[in-house]
Formats: sequence, structure tokens, C-alpha cells
Amino acid sequence: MTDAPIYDKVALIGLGLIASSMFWATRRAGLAGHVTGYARSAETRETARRIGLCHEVTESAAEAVKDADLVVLAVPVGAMGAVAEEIGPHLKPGATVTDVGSVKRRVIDDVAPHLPEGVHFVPGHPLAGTEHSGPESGFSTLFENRWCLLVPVEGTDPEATARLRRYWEGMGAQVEEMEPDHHDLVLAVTSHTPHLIAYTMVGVADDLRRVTDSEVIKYSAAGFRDFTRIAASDPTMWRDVFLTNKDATLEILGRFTEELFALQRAIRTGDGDELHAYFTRTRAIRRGIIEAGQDTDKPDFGRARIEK
Ligand SMILES: NC(=O)c1ccc[n+]([C@@H]2O[C@H](COP(=O)([O-])OP(=O)(O)OC[C@H]3O[C@@H](n4cnc5c(N)ncnc54)[C@H](O)[C@@H]3O)[C@@H](O)[C@H]2O)c1
Ligand SMILES: O=C(O)C(=O)C[C@]1(C(=O)O)C=C[C@@H](O)C=C1
Repeated sequence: MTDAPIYDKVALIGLGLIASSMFWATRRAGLAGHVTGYARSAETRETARRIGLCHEVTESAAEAVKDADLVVLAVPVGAMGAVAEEIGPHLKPGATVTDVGSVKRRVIDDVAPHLPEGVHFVPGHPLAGTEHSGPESGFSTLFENRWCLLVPVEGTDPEATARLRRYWEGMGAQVEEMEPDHHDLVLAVTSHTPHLIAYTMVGVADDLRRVTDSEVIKYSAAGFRDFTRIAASDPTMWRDVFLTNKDATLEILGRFTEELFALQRAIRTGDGDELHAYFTRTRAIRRGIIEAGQDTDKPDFGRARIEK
């Protein structure tokens, strides 16, 4: 427990993996006096009530944000603008609105026009997740020792940003600020393109399965299994990521394709030195991540449902 809650009232819009993890982390550390939640589907709201997710689950987004000091948009990136439009007129003056979307420029462009003057907008992105989604997938330790990037827009009150930083730190995250376009390029490299590659590899294996009579799946080795975990991620979320971070993803995919062709040529021509030098360079990157303490490869990371 912290000494005092950071916000009296927090509203979570969208009750999936990220919002539910935020609720359990908030409750565990005593970071908010009261947490309301809203999700578009009646089934999700019902599940949330059944498992005690949020102090109160409301029947509309407007009701959830009433009197809230912090409003968190935790819906797919493509739905952020519509949700902002819906809640805009109901926000308390002086409230902070944030989001957890995986893409930042588009969210800023879609959300900012709907927020009334006097409301602070501090976009954010926790770099933590799993392949699971929905209200039952969250757990309180998801953000521990993970980065959360805050992307304040021009003119944002620094106090609103500082308070949100304390909130994320209370949930265990390490916080840094970043400029939106830079965020989108970095994430295209570290998250978005790798997901696309995993989706593609699993798709290729599935096509092959039809000619190898299920053996590809049956004998899948550890490397491929890791791909299948990533490729099991929510289709709506990832469709929106690629549609809204189009330029950066296409730029990185272009570079990826060039490197792939170079390796393809090295294999065809039997250029073992080229392959060895390439793999030596990439191995050093992995070691660098571990030495920097950024390795989250605990045996069960992202698979287990840890303590609520
Ligand atoms: N899953 C991850 O690994 C991860 C990590 C960091 C950030 N994010 C971002 O967080 C956001 C939420 O992702 P998640 O993994 O929690 O998704 P999720 O699929 O688990 O949950 C999304 C929730 O939003 C609700 N929703 C969808 N459209 C809505 C609308 N128009 N109005 C109200 N509710 C609506 C859904 O019913 C669901 O409850 C996304 O923007 C995603 O890019 C995800
Ligand atoms: O661990 C996973 O399952 C994730 O894919 C999490 C992950 C990532 O790429 O690291 C996915 C999307 C986000 O926006 C942030 C985190």
C-alpha cells in the first residue's frame, strides 16, 4: 500500500488484458480510491462484475468517466477516437485522459480533438503484454519492471504528466517520455514487425501442414512454439496496429526483406562466413538485453496467470 491514493477516482474504458491488469495492480498498491470500468459488450461487463474487476462496472462510458480524475482508454487503437468523442462532454474539468494504445501518433490525432479545454491529455504505452485478451486475462504483476512510455502532447501540464508517472511507477513500471513519431518507429522495430513475422511464419506452417499431414504442428520445436504464442495475439488489436502504424511498419519491413534476401543468397551460395558473422552479431544483441536487465524470459512469463 502507498500512503495515499494517487487518484481519487480512475475510470477504465475497455476491460481487457491491459485494463484488468491495471485494476489488479491499482488495487494491490492502493493507488486509487475508486475504480469504475466500462466495456462495449454486455458479456464483458457481466464477466467483469462476476470476477470483481473494478469497484463498479457501468452501463455507459459517460457514466464511468463522471467525476473521474484519471480516465484510461484501453480499447483497440482503431476505437480510441470514437470512445473519446463519446466521453468528451462528460469529463470533469482538470481530469487527465490517458491511453495504453500500441501506436501513438494516430491515437493523438484521433483523441485530442474530442477533449474539452481544461482536460489534460497524456498518451501512454506500457511495454508489457501477453497473447491473451479479455477481462479474465489480467494479473497484478504484468507491469513490474517493464517500461511504460509517456508521450505528452505539446502544452500538457507537467504536473498531470508527473502524477501519471507516479501512478505507473506505483504499478511497478519504469517510466520514460518519448516523442510520438519516434515511439512509433521504435515500436515498429521491437514489437510490430516481429509480430507480423510471427503471424506469417505460423501461416506458412499451417499451409504446409496440409501437405505434411499435421507433422509440422506435431513436431514443432521450441523456436516455432514461440512464434505460435505471439501469433495467438488478439486479431483486432493487431489489425489496428498495422493499419495505424503503416509508414513505420512498411519502412522496417522493407529493410527486413532486404536482409532476408541477403541471407537467402548466403545460403544458396554456401557462404558460411556470411551466415556465421550475421548470427554472431545478433547473438551479441541478445546478450546485451540480458546484461541490461531487460530479459523477461522467466520460465512462465506471459503464460501464467499470476496472483490477482
Ligand atoms: N495486449 C498487449 O500485449 C498490449 C500491450 C500494450 C498495449 N496494448 C494496447 O492496449 C489496448 C487494449 O489492449 P488489450 O490487450 O487490453 O485488449 P483486449 O482485447 O484484451 O481488450 C480490449 C477491450 O476493449 C473493449 N472494446 C473494444 N472496442 C470498444 C469500444 N469501442 N468501446 C468500449 N470498449 C471497447 C473490448 O470489449 C475489450 O474489453 C490496445 O490499444 C492495445 O494496442 C496491448
Ligand atoms: O509479450 C507479448 O505477448 C507482447 O507481445 C507484448 C507487446 C510486445 O510486443 O512486447 C505487444 C504489444 C504491445 O504494445 C506491448 C507489448
